[in-house]
Amino acid sequence: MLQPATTSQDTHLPQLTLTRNPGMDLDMNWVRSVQANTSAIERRAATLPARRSVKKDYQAAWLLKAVTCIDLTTLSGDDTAARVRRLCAKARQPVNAQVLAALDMPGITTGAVCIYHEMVETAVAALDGSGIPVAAVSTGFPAGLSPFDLRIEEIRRSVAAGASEIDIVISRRHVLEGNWQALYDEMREMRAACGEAHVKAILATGELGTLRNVARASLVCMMAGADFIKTSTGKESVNATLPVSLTMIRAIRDYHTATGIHVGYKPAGGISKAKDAITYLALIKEELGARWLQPDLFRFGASSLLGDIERQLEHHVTGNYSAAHRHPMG
Ligand SMILES: O=C[C@H](O)COP(=O)(O)O
Repeated sequence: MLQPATTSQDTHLPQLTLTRNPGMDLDMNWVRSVQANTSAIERRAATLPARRSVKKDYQAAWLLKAVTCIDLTTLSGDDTAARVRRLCAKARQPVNAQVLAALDMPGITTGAVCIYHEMVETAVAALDGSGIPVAAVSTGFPAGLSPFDLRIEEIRRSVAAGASEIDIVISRRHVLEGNWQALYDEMREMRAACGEAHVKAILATGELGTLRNVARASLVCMMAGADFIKTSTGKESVNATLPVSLTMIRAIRDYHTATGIHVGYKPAGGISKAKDAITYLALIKEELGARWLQPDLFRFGASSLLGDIERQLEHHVTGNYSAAHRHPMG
């Protein structure tokens, strides 16, 4: 049985200072030695949703934890300033105030909002004073095939406009061609262009062919200074999956074991159900430990997950809730 992912105290934590990955030289021997046992990973991933059982009393705590880890996202061609302002209002108050009051968890927010570069100024203004970071996708998202100098310039403009987190997309071709040096150099330059901003490397795993490529790309991006590794843009035909997540999480664990550096993880794309969110949180807790269940080291990239979590929390409060269960970890 899973224990709660959170306590009332840590849900109320102020914005954590994001850790910075200084990176290291490209270690080709290490990269080449990385393997991924696809069938073992798939077998393990297949057991995850089925055997998760979260005691009802703890569900609200897990779901509130998930809310604090969402990069609330809109990345659509028809985004408008009005839509982004509504998104930011939702990030400030992600769950109905009465529900939060009933759970004694007022004041929680999402981890960040995630938007296109064009919308950064609007989001920064709408979130003023909230402490909620603005994350921009800024390198010719989602394909990442615009000229390299323009991708670097886009990062610089997003940072200048107030984005404190930059989600970059890697060049998939470097992975598919096994050109790890080119991937490392690209990531390194993007990292430098981010300055003080936190950088998440989107691998677009659905386009990388094999889990071994996913593992190697994860490692190279971390060596080059990625603060987070992120599965997908949400625009590939296959986005976040549990086998890919296991592969990336284990790469994070190996990197931490070897260097002592904490790199964050962001599954993104197609995560829209509360029960899936709990599966991901449980996976992180099992494979990386509770330290990675804070928003400085874990985010969901999701545009519609919050709606389902809200529905489940309302149901919890109106349907099953009893005073005896108000503080599952209190
Ligand atoms: O980075 C976030 C993803 O684009 C969101 O994908 P989604 O709309 O499938 O939740």
